[in-house]
Amino acid sequence: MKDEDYMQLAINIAKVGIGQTNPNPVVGAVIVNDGQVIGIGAHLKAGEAHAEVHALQMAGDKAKNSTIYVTLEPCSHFGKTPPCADLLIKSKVKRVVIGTTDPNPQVSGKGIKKLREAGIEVDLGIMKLQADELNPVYYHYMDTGMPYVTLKSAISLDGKIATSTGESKWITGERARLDVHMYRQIHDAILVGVNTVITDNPSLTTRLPNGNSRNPIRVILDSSLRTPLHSNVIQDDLASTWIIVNKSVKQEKMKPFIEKGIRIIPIQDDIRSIKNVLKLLVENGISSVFVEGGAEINGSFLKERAINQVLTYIAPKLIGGKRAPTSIGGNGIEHMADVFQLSVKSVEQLGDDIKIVSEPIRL
Ligand SMILES: Nc1c(/N=C/[C@@H](O)[C@H](O)[C@H](O)COP(=O)(O)O)[nH]c(=O)[nH]c1=O
Repeated sequence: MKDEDYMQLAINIAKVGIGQTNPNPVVGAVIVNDGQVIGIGAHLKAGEAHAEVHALQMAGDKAKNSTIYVTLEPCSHFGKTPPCADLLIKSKVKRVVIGTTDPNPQVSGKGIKKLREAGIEVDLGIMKLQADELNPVYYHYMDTGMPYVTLKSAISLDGKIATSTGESKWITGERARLDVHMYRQIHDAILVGVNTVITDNPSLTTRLPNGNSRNPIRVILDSSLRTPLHSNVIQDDLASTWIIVNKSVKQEKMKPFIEKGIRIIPIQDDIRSIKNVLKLLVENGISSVFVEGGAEINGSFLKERAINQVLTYIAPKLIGGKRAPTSIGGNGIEHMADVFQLSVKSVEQLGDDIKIVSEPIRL
């Protein structure tokens, strides 16, 4: 096998950690000696062993004179675990092949320097594009200190999310709705507005057929605490629920929610500012947010352009009606020159529906 093949293997192994390692990146490692794979590893949880550590443990002393393929530059600083660069030197690895460098200023280039100074051959940038594509959440967080935002809509061909009487079950089919749960699984939080809780009484849990689903934290934007106490997100005890409210909400109004184990977070700044909400979430350890609307909430994310990925599921249905809501409310963009421009990353058919993944154009 070529270097690229082993790196592709490391990239595939890295993916097992997606949604589990935040705020750390996912990383994969493969150790090869004499054409034999003798160790593999993935980073599975922040604070636990890095991919290289798992792979080196599996390789044991056969790591001596081996080549390790690692998707991200080995760390060289003492984080929650000792530096991997030191461990690679101690294990007498002969060659290190790296997918991409780490955007973390604490790490970038230092690991490579340490390895080379120890006489280890280092090759850089093998399958760099694919290695970079592993960590959109980590790169965004390193870049901006803010959570990565995925905005999801499920619409009819004419762009509606419900009928004019508010009915929306269902617009998209089983297969598309299941796909949504894969995204819920890998995001730290799912965010909706209180109107969605009132109209849909959603569970916002991850329900995948294989049963062992991981639930995101359910975040409700609800300035005056209008969330009904009998809502699923309050009563079902299936996942954590945080309600972000205005700081003016009275303590006694919060009491019944707090007694149910709901976390009420009064925001000190203006709750209508999505940037303030995202800042509060990242301060509470949230690195990625899955926004499931409704239209008004989506409208505020668009207004502030706080969107990193757009997931659109389109059903071959027509709903019509000028009062039937579309997926993005608010005042919208007035001039085409100010339109929020994206580029389509993928289009696929899921059952009868079409799924489009798009990302903002990097200006
Ligand atoms: N109406 C539809 C959706 N509707 C999305 C939200 O309005 C719902 O409240 C939310 O998905 C319900 O979450 P649950 O209770 O956990 O299932 N979303 C979809 O993908 N297709 C739809 O046809």
